[in-house]
Amino acid sequence: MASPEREAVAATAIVEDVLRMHGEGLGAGGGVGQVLVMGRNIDMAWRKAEVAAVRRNEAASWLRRTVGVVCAKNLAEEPSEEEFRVGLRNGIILCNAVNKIQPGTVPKGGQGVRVVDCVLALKSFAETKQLGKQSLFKHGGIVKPSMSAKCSVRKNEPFMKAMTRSHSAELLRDGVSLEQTLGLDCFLEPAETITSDSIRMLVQTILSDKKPEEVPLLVESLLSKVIHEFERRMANQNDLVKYTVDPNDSSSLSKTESSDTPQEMEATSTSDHGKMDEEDHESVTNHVKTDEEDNSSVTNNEKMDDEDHNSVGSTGDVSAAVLVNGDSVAKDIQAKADIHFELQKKQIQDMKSNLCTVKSGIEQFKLQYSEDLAKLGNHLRTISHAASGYHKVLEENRKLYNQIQDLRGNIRVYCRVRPFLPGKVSSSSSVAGIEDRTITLMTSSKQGKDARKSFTFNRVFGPLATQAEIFVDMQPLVRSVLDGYNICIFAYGQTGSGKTFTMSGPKILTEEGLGVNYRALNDLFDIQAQRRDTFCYEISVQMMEIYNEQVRDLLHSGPNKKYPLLLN
Ligand SMILES: Nc1ncnc2c1ncn2[C@@H]1O[C@H](COP(=O)(O)OP(=O)(O)OP(=O)(O)O)[C@@H](O)[C@H]1O
Repeated sequence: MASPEREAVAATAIVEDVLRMHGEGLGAGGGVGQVLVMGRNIDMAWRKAEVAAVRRNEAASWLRRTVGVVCAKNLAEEPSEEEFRVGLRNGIILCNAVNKIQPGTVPKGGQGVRVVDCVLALKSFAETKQLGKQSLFKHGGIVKPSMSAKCSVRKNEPFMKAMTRSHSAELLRDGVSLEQTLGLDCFLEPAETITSDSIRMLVQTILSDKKPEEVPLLVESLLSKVIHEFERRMANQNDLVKYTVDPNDSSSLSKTESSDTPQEMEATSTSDHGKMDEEDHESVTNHVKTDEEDNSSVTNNEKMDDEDHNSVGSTGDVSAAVLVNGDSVAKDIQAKADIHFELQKKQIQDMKSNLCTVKSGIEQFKLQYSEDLAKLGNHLRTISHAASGYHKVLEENRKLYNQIQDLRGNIRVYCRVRPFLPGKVSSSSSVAGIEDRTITLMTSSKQGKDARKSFTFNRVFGPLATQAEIFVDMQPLVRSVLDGYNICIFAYGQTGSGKTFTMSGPKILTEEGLGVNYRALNDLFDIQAQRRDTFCYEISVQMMEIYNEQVRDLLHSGPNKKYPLLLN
């Protein structure tokens, strides 16, 4: 919140601006004093208007309830100052209210004297009840600190004087304060409840009864500027308060704001008012007295303002009270800022302690991590050792496997007898008998022992042997290829004996009909896939045909490519 000095400087700038516009410059020193008073007065006036509105609404509500809605149709539930005044002006509502309380107090009939009748009735009623003015007008504000009246008069100078001049003396005689007349009060409210509407309402109220010529252009413009500046400052202040008070700390918020409640403010204000009641009342009277003498009250007010500024709390001066209130609000904000600062300090300390905890946690975690890492390394070494042992065992197995293949023979010769082709007579077969490893052939042209001859092979396959049975004996050799052994499988025999059938398969290929070539390649690809995590194999295929002493590349895509057959 801006300090009073800063407010004064800002307000000075406004006034000087206005005066410059109107070609009426003020002296630097005088300007500052005047603006300071004006700023305080606006602040106070705005507070008064706020409280006055609440009180007015309460009064209107009570009147409406007392006289009934029909009778109170001209009085809104929350009337403006003007509406309130107009609504009660003819006195009908007031008279009805008095009669409701004490039937027959106000005689019916008559138009122009109802307000007077009502007042007189109240007077009579009060005297009858033998109650003092103060208790009777408990809510009427008569015995409210007359400081308010003083405040109102001084605040709205110079046009305020004109307004109060014609009424004040009479009203004071009747026990009605100036503040009641104007609907103003000097209760101080917390900054949070301040609204710019109150100021507008106040200004409108003050100016509503005035003729245009009574309101100097200078004052009008000055007020407009001051209101604008005030609104801007209030917006800044509200932002600052929002920022200062931690919204998450409801306890501190409620705690710091508790003293700002309207009730407590009113209580405080009332207490202060009580202290100054007598002085204020006297001050109002004096002020009214001096009204006639001091038409140019600005000078007088400046003097008083200087005095007020120097004697806050000792003379009961309203401007000083406003200044004190400004300081109080500033102190409140400062207190909130201090609380907020302390909270943040505590939070930082908490965060520091949390940081220490996290740091120690991280250190512990690091230690644990390195221990786990060491354990993992040991496990890995064990596994690696086992793996190397496994590889050794694997290598040994491979060697043993290939040794078995060697023992079975590096060169193996198999005999396969194809079945008779369709249309051929099976009785003409020369095969006399087939055993596991022996085949016996019979030659019809020879007699005796010479007619039968037996041949021994690694194995003999009869006409019913399938392609799969043929490959079972070749498969171990194919696997030796992947262990680095060179192998060769070929078919030999006369034309039409079934070499192509055995190595490749029939013309129309089926899965069962696949020959040794296809099955060997499939086996190689399967083993390659099985060992892909351990070994990387490169497989390439060539397919050559040797026919009529010509070598042909069967996989060449172009025209038949022939190679010469070279014999070393
Ligand atoms: N085990 C078998 N089962 C059924 N049919 C067979 C068998 N072996 C060969 N044949 C058939 O015999 C015929 C001749 O076989 P294949 O062509 O394989 O002989 P080949 O030895 O390759 O002849 P060439 O040397 O003239 O090329 C084919 O029709 C083939 O389908």
